[in-house]
Amino acid sequence: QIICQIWLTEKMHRQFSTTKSYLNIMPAWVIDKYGGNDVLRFTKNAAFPIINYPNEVIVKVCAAGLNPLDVSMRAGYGAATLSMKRDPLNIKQTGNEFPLILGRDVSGVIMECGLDVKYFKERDEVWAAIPPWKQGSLAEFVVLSGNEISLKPKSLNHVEAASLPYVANTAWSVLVNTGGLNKENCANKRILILGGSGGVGTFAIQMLKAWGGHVTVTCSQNAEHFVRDLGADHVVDYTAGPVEEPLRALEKFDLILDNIGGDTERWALELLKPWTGAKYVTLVTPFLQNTDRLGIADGMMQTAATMTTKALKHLLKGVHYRWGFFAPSGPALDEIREMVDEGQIRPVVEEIFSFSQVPKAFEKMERGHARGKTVVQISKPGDVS
Ligand SMILES: NC(=O)C1=CN([C@@H]2O[C@H](COP(=O)(O)OP(=O)(O)OC[C@H]3O[C@@H](n4cnc5c(N)ncnc54)[C@H](OP(=O)(O)O)[C@@H]3O)[C@@H](O)[C@H]2O)C=CC1
Repeated sequence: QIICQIWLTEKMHRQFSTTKSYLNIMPAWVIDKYGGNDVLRFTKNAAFPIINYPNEVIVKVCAAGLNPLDVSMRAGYGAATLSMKRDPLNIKQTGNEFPLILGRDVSGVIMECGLDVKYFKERDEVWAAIPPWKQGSLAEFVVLSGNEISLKPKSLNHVEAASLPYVANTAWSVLVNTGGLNKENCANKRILILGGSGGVGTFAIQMLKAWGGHVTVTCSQNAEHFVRDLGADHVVDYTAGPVEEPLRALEKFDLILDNIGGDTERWALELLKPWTGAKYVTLVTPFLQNTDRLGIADGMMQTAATMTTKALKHLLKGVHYRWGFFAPSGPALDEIREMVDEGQIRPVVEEIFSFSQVPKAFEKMERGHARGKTVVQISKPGDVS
């Protein structure tokens, strides 16, 4: 069976890849079970990624950005859905996701292209956000599809570039695809970002300001200068008392982006302008918890029922209630690259770790209160052979 598998793997590689030779193993941080930081394991023998489809590329990772999702995934969040995505027929049964490589952001250099890859070539410097069901970027190489990658902004180095794709694709998905905002219609719209000092918030503030929106942000008092510096027009300190009180005193909003969840839904929707098409989009949804708890089928049914009930309830009050999700997209990153290279959006890197310090990077992430992104430097572009 093993010989057969190796033969098939080699055959697929030859069929879909433009190059003839590849390595078998690579260094990576993996987990073999879910848990705390102690489950992170460094290995020099992780399986080298393989081009399985002709539209895929292999990227040598120069830098990998971390997100709260990595900490949650390390502990098993989303395991049911994500392992099903990796193995739809569940051939290998539960646990097929191990050894699992975390890390959703990558900036690096293309080493190999599948035969159908048209817009990229070997040695192109690219950035991308990696879907959670794929192996991540805390490794020397990662495989991605051509529609998930984009040419890296010229004005950024790899560490800076690796701080953006996941939060950029998330903010784009929730504000543009779900929220309906874009550079043509955003001018003078009033937007409230609940939780503006973290990764998604710091990106969303800059994008909305570049499009002429008026942005109000909630964050702790010691982040006020930080978010104002990124362009926030109005800042409300959520640690100074019930945050809804100062917010109620403000003019109502066209869109609210909720990065916090919890009880915000009890009071935040009343801050929207009713009967004007105003939207509340929350990134904190029970979708993956439901599938982890109830299994895929029941979890999805429960999720659909909850979402429909809430959407209808708020629609009757004249506002739109939506759930927002990260969506990997190379074309969205192409548009964001232009904004970055024009100086409208800058990366906010809070701390850089070396490849040997990955557990330390996770500890930092777990402390929360982010003021930008945590990035792991994996290799230098000059290391590409
Ligand atoms: N559904 C999806 O597909 C996705 C969901 N997410 C979720 O979105 C959320 C935001 O992600 P991200 O920006 O990367 O997270 P971060 O951890 O980078 O940022 C969260 C920020 O919120 C601030 N904060 C915490 N509590 C409050 C509060 N009550 N009011 C206002 N601010 C608060 C924290 O700073 P401080 O308290 O110091 O001010 C912190 O800076 C996370 O919950 C994440 O899991 C993210 C991406 C995709």
